[in-house]
Amino acid sequence: MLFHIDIEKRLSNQSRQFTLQSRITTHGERLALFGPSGSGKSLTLLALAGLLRPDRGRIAMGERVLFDSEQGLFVPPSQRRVGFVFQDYALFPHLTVRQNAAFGLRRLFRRLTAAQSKRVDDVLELFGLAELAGCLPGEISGGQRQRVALARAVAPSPELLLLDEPFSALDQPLRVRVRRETRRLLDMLNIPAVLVTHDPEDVQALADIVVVYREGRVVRVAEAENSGASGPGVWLDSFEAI
Ligand SMILES: Nc1ncnc2c1ncn2[C@@H]1O[C@H](COP(=O)(O)OP(=O)(O)OP(=O)(O)O)[C@@H](O)[C@H]1O
Repeated sequence: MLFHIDIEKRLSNQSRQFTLQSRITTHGERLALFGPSGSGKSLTLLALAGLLRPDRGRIAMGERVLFDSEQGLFVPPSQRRVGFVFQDYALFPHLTVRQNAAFGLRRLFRRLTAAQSKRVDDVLELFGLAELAGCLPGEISGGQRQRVALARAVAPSPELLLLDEPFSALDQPLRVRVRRETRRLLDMLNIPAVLVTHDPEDVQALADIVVVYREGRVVRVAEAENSGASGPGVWLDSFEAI
């Protein structure tokens, strides 16, 4: 898919000003937005989801234009068909695994249709969560919670998956396992994804394109070389050299 992102957003709070200038034009199926804390990765993800409206620019995914300031076009978040996995998973603690997974399919005060209900069951099965369907998030492990967050994001069949630091809540051994598992699930689902991370291992394991951020700007777009022994290669060197 062709990602075309060319946006600008000025933000200010009491202490400082920040300008995001995100420019990416690339073919790819899985993009990793990589860079240090505060460099603009998450803001870019929010703009893709429609949760942050840029001051100017354009966002297009393949044929779909999601934002174009010149044409006054802004597709609202609810119509973007985007699944979002947040850093801390943001699961609803009082809802079961199944209710969490079904959340994006529900309409206010309406029951799930038979087809929606089957979709939830299929997704739970696919993610190895069927046996935990009746548990609350507080009763399952961190890795399982990550899977529930992923299941909730993909249940409504999104056209794009956004993942913000999806493993940062996990300790190191679990992170390695869950990363591998996520890779397998993404391969199976075949949905384009954009991942925010500051861990080079995430880039290598999950992305085909890496977008390197620095102080609100994109400083490099490169192939992630996730295909084996070649290592992180030129993009990591370029990042460390800056
Ligand atoms: N509403 C706001 N007003 C002012 N500045 C903001 C606002 N929201 C975010 N920022 C600033 O924008 C910068 C980029 O934030 P962003 O969340 O995109 O960083 P990031 O690269 O995702 O970092 P991290 O890896 O820590 O999540 C930060 O310096 C942040 O302080």
